[in-house]
Amino acid sequence: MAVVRILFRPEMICFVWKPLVWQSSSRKLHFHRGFVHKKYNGRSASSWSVTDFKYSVKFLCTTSTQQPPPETKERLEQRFLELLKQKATRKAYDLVLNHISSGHELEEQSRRRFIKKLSSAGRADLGHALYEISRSEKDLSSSDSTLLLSIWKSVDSQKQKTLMEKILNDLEDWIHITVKEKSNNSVDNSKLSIAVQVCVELANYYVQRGDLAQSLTYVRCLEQLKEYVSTAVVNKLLTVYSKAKSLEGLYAIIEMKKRCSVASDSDTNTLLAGAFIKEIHFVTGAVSMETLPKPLPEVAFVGKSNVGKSSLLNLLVNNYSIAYTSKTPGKTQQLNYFIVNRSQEDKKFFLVDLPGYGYARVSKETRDKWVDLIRDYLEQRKCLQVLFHLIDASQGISQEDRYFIEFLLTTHVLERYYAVLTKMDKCNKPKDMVVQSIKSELLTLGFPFEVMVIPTSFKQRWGSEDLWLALKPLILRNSAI
Ligand SMILES: Nc1nc2c(ncn2[C@@H]2O[C@H](COP(=O)(O)OP(=O)(O)OP(=O)(O)O)[C@@H](O)[C@H]2O)c(=O)[nH]1
Ligand SMILES: [Mg+2]
Repeated sequence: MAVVRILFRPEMICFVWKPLVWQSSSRKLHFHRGFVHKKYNGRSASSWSVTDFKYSVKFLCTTSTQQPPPETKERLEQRFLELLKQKATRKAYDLVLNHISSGHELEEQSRRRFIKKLSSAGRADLGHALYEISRSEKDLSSSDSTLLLSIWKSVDSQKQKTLMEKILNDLEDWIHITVKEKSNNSVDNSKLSIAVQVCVELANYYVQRGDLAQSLTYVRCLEQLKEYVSTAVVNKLLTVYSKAKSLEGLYAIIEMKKRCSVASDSDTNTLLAGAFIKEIHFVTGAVSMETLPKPLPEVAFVGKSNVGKSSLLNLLVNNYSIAYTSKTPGKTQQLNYFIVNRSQEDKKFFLVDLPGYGYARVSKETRDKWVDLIRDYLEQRKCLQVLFHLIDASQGISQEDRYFIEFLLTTHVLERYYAVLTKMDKCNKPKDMVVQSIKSELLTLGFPFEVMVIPTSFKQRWGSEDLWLALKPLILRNSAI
């Protein structure tokens, strides 16, 4: 190995052509591409050995002891922008470096602007080199991470792998320190909201490379930063895992969202439906047990007439014309079967929209026929995996609901039972209070365990994520990630 001794005199600067490790008897220094000024290591005269000579120093020069007058901030920025406009990115970078290496201060605002502009001009390497040269020690853990994040976003992952890994290491170290500081309550808010953005980036980076486990470590970090996780962050992550076709990742986000108590919006609903459902089609309207289709894993929506069964099915699949809804009770008159993902053998399943029990604008004879059919269906349909029993939140558990629950308690479908509250938008009590009171009422009605109660609003388009959680075993049954 070639070893070259270089004497670092006070007035000397050099230009490092490629990243470089310089080693003295006591210290190892990593130099990044660019100018190395005598101030770089805070020592004015030292002797260093170049241990890895293949990444060499391109030239050494001696600065004039007579410093040129500093550029004004405006003039420097103007010249920088002109060079960028002429696509002379390298020259623009050298201009700033010359300014720094002549010992002149670079204003923080200009520094940030230069770094961002270089990165967005396709030279994330130059942006990063400038970042490295111009940062101070304390910036390692300060909001400079925003800058690092913006450089990271401009890196060409194909062509600049080494740079990507370098920034990745810095961001990972930074996030672990920040999360630790958070648990010790010694960190400011702005830093935590940047930490959330960094976690999203890192989760995205790893899942795209097929490393789900590593990706999910950053989702878990988010749980530590829960006050800063917004609906937009959750939606971004849903998009990330949906693109990566990672069903487990999607469930990890839904669970994280729940633990962080983040609200949903209509985008959350759309993203979930898009991620879990590739296609949906109407199959048949069955009027008797004999006319039911060949078994597949099945999810049924049951409840009294007009409670919102067909609407909830539409909300779940984010398709507002697939199941017919009406203001008039008694709209759904058959067991309407919809097949989801029919061309994917291991992912297909049925959604079944049942006729309502209780009051409906049809004859008593027809109503009795429906009740018999619903009873037979629940008692006999072995492939039924999830039963959503809908209860109108604005009315609470009605007499018809009680009769239905009495019947249910005699069947074997209890362990597949979920109570779903519809029309929560019409309810003026707090969500948690309504959920809790329905849970207690179901226990008094004879349920042998605490039932999961899912609040929803079709009108406001929210609540589907808890339905998807209930469907998790069905969705993940054979899922290849
Ligand atoms: N405000 C409000 N209205 C809802 C909600 N869900 C459903 N509705 C309305 O309630 C009415 C009945 O909805 P459907 O989905 O047809 O009810 P269903 O249970 O399928 O009714 P049947 O098929 O007749 O048994 C429609 O006018 C819906 O727009 C909700 O969450 N909030
Ligand atoms: Mg209906």
